[in-house]
Amino acid sequence: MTDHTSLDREIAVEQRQLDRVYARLAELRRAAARAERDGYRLARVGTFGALVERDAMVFHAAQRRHLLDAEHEGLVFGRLDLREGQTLYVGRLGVRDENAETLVVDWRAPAAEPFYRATPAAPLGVIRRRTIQSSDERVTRIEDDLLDPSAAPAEMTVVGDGALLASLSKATGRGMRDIVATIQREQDEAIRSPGSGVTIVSGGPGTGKTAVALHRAAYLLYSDRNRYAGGGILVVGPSSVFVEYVASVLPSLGEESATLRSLGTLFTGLTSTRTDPPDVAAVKGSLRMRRVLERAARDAVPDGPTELRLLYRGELLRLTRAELDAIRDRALPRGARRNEVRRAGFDGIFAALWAQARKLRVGRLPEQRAFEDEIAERPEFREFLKAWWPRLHPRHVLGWLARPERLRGYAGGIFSRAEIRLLDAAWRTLDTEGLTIADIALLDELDALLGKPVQPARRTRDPYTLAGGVRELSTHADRQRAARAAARQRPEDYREYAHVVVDEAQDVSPMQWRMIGRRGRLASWTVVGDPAQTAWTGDQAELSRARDQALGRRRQHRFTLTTNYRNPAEIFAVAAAEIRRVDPDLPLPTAVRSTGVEPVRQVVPAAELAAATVAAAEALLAEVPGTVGVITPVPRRDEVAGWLGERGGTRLQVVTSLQAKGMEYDGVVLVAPGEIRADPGSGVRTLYVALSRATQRLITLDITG
Ligand SMILES: Nc1ncnc2c1ncn2[C@@H]1O[C@H](COP(=O)(O)OP(=O)(O)OP(=O)(O)O)[C@@H](O)[C@H]1O
Repeated sequence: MTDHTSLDREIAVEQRQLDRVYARLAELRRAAARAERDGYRLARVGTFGALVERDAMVFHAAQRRHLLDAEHEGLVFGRLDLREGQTLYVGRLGVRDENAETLVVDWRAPAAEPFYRATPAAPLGVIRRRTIQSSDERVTRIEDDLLDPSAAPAEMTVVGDGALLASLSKATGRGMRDIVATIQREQDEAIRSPGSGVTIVSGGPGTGKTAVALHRAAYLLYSDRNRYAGGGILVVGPSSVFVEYVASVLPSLGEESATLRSLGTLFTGLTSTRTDPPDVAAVKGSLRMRRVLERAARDAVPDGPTELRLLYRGELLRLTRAELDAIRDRALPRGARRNEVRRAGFDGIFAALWAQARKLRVGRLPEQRAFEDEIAERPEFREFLKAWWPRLHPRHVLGWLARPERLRGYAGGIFSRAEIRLLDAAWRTLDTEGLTIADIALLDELDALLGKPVQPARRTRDPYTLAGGVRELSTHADRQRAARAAARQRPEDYREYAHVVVDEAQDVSPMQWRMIGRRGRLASWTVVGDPAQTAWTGDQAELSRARDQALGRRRQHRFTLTTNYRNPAEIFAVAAAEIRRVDPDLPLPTAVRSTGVEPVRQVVPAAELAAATVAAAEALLAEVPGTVGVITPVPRRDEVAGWLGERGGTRLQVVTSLQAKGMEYDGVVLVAPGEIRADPGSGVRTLYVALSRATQRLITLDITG
């Protein structure tokens, strides 16, 4: 315990340091604004060199100003008192004074490492670690850890009960918060693991895997900005709800260079948030699907022309369906991409017609080239070619699989009858209900199989273009437009990501690993997940194979996190009992916090479930200051959302047990847990996820009988 005077004194000490830092920041901001203005003035000089210099200057000054603004709040959050008598402040970015002396060290710099790694057993030269909380340039709270008492000078004061527990008891907002001030040693090791190869982080619920993955992305961008900002970092999460939840962490760390995508939005231009039941997802996600899609991608277009009839100089030229199929097969050797070899298909038609015309001894037959030009001019012939070998979008071909007879043809001998029935039932509603998340990976596969349509080369005429493609005249606006266009094109260039982060990796299916793998061929990886939380019920060996293939032979660095920072011990005990049903020996993390409040379990008749859900949600909204999550079995989501209406506003969210992956709420109402558990494949594991989402309170509502 600390008395008030010494606490006030210590806060005043830190306030003086904060004042110095913010005064310096204001100076830097003014300097950046000045540089921006000077940059614009350079424009008047008018030479090309001056223009380039101006653009660079303005860009860097604006970027610097933006960063200073973004990192303003909570800029300084740590202080280390070292054995050699030195004091070091740690913050969201590095700041030096006018004599280039360090005022604040960036949290990602090597000098800041002891802030996260020092422990009483291995103090790393640190006597006292202090965590500083501030709001609006005022110090609000300090928490100390005395790591090396024997080296502490007599006058050193130690205040607070430790920063971690103070931070964990704070209410949860709509989004995940950054944990930069309280990263723990085992987490820090994973965050700063080498940028090359594959970093694999595992650990039970609430151990900070997502937080680690996001802070690692920020760390990599700091440690080698050229490499990672140039190629880009892709962060993949399970659902849109989740991506929304974590989206603010990277900007809060000053990083906007990473691309965040859910599995339902990885294929550019399409979005899905619908989930399939686990048994359907297992079939759609199986590697065998690849062969089914290969067959489809080679097949004739449904309702396309079944023969070609052409009257030429009084003779009927005719290609039958079998002949057309043979031409298509020849033009499409294994591995060829259908959209890219259209020309070869057309050449096959011309050649067959020419051979027939010669065979029929058509009168006054011109040269072959003239013959081809002549029939190519005919509108009906051009219509035929377009209908016979159209440019295909993956969505067209997926639509073919929704036709039962086609599906049976493609999947026969690859999937069992029962599996085909599952697919058939799922895809019957494709047009009315839309794509599911699992379908997106199939579209991406089809995209790789079909290739991009080859567009006829079209020249854009630009009167200012000189030899070598250099423009004679280039304005600032031109260059800005070009830079914006390049930024927009980044997702198209998906094979060039420099680093790929996969969160909730245990739920990525084999087909989804292929989709992500295509984006990380040149990348290093961070893969985080918890096998015990998986909803995947398909073939495990297939899953490992697909994952190994995506990750390649890169060196692997493994880390395991062992502390649950989210759940109070009372709530995690309920979740632990659930997973022990299927995995009695599973090592589980330790929950560090206790609230003294036991979770509530209610059993109600089905007819009273609606009223009980509303009452439970209202009770939690009154009891916790932050968010309340109502978690339901998948088929009940909309019904339950209807019961709750607008209650709680943005503080309340209704999600399915699958959307609850990775999410966190202060209070959780879990509706009909028995129905979630009842799924024979992954029910218990999904329930384990749902039971481990709450930071303060949990109410479960079972149905009688
Ligand atoms: N070092 C830390 N300091 C403060 N809070 C932390 C720390 N590590 C994790 N947390 C908090 O613990 C909670 C759980 O973290 P996170 O969601 O990253 O865990 P997870 O391992 O991804 O969980 P799950 O597997 O259950 O989805 C978050 O609120 C996070 O902010």
